Amino acid sequence: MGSIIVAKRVSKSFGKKEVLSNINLTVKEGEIYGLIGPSGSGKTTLVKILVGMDSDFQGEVEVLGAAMPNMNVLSKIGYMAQSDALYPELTGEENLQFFASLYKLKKEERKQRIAYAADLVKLTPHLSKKVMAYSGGMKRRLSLAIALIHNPQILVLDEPTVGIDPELRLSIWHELSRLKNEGKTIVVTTHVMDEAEKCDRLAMVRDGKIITGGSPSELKNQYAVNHLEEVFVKAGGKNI
Ligand SMILES: Nc1ncnc2c1ncn2[C@@H]1O[C@H](COP(=O)(O)OP(=O)(O)OP(=O)(O)O)[C@@H](O)[C@H]1O
Repeated sequence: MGSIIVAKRVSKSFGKKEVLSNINLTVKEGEIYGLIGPSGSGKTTLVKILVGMDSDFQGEVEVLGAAMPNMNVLSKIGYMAQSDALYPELTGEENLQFFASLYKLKKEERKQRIAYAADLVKLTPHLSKKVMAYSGGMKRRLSLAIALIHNPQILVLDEPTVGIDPELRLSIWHELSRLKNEGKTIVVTTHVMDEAEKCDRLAMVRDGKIITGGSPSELKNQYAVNHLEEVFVKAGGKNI
């Protein structure tokens, strides 16, 4: 499997405060890679750098072999930010249409992708409502649908299931596994341990550093524990 995302010695400060410190990671083609860590540990800051939204950092990031930020690579990434970037005055469908048009999808493909993405997040019955009338969970679901709209090769999802009920959360993870089996590469941030268990490989983040990493079973073996939570504690992360 080739490397899709490579970060080398990535550091970032806001003023005098260093929020990422010498991050090294490699995300391989066709895997689900999880960044797990408590609130404020630096996950969002890191994914913004990985997707090319923030170029003000030290170190190197390459996505699909190109130094980021890179315009050609951007269209191959579906990014779901933590705060929803939606148009509240427009309906769910109009939001999807708008983002699909940015990627210049042809009419038929656009229709298919909108139907697929809306169904995936169970928003089909709500597409004609204005987004301002959506609940927080519905907005998250619409943001996920938008990240998928152009059928990107790489998905980068920042806490995609926050505010989403357990049943839909399971079906979203099921779909992420299916997308992975199709060959997509997925990076996901979470602070939910049972979601971390579903990742192929993990990086545990604390105070802007990767404190340990590996597959869930490798990590549990290495630290001789039964739960990932205990790995986090033993690796020096205290409680998540
Ligand atoms: N624009 C900013 N200016 C100053 N400090 C910032 C800024 N953005 C983030 N930070 C700080 O950087 C650190 C890392 O924040 P970040 O949002 O990356 O963490 P996180 O792990 O994603 O947390 P959460 O799970 O709550 O989203 C925090 O201490 C945060 O306060």
